[in-house]
Amino acid sequence: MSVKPVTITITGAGGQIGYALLFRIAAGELLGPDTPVRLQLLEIPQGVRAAEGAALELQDCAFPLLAHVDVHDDAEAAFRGTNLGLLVGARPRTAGMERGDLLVANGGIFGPQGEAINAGAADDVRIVVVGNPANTNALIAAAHAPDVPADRFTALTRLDHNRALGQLATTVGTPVGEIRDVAIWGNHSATQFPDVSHATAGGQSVPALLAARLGGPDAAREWLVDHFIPRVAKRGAEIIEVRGSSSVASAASATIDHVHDWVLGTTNGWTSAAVVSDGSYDVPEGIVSSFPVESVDGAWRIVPGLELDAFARHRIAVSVAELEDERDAVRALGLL
Ligand SMILES: NC(=O)c1ccc[n+]([C@@H]2O[C@H](COP(=O)([O-])OP(=O)(O)OC[C@H]3O[C@@H](n4cnc5c(N)ncnc54)[C@H](O)[C@@H]3O)[C@@H](O)[C@H]2O)c1
Ligand SMILES: O=C(O)C[C@H](O)C(=O)O
Repeated sequence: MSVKPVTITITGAGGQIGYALLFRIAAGELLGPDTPVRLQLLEIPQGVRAAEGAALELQDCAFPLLAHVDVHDDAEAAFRGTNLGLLVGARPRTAGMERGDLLVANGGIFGPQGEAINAGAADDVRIVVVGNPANTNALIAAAHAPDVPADRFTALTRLDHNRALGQLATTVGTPVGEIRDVAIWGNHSATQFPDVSHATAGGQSVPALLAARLGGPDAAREWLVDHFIPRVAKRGAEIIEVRGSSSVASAASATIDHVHDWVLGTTNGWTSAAVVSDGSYDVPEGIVSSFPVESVDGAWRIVPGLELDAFARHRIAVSVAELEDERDAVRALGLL
């Protein structure tokens, strides 16, 4: 291998999502078929054996792109020299919980990890937080890494974005690959706003296609408000109810999509990611909120200048208010 391997830290590597991620990363699906990877797996002591087992299986796959695997139970060692941090390690919610209920259980994980990233990660480090509540955990990690530019910290809302594509494809009758410019705004929670007002399918306006399919603009609006938005926003709870535990393979797949597009560029219109707000669309600066984004030259850029109607502005404001409440709660807990 002549190309220098990219170092990737995966926290919670012994858990469910970790297991679904590792083999796809080592197979080249994250960074493409020409980029070797070096994996640094982080677990708590109780999870180390599971991560070690995954490392043995990685070796047994003989992936040509896999340069090396290490297992750590120390965050500083796991983030040393890292180019990409996938912060998955955290407790998942169970039936009846909202993701915000995990703030106390999981918030304490992300300050020390932010400090470890600050201390030893590579200059080009990029972070995606998957562990819930993902937006606020990313806020905590970023706050503990003052030497790392804030735009390197993101949280995963690509799963919500992909869920929206899946629901639209079924209703509009267009393959997912032909749907563009859907957006998820706000928190990775039930208050998020999945927005199709600028979306197209096969080059045609999605709101117009929905109106044609469902019997007019009022019926389309009713479907969006009463079915599509809650179905996407509460899909995590639906998965927990049907499957008995929270999403794994779809979450891993969305994590791969997020990092792939961040590093290699978006190609089919926008996507969605939770990034540190620069004040766009009246989202207070510093909040980690989902926006429609494009990846340009390896950096997320919030899509500028979109027109938002009163309904959209209201829905975004509700989700942003929840993010502000979460920020205030972790501040009160001394985590920020
Ligand atoms: N943002 C999203 O779209 C999304 C989607 C699905 C799941 N999630 C979240 O991802 C997280 C992980 O889910 P899972 O199904 O893999 O859970 P899991 O319980 O199977 O695995 C979590 C792993 O994290 C480890 N861990 C705990 N604290 C750690 C720490 N401080 N450092 C390193 N590792 C640590 C645990 O030992 C465990 O092995 C949960 O918080 C879940 O809610 C987010
Ligand atoms: O909903 C959860 O708790 C897990 C995850 O965030 C999801 O959206 O599936």
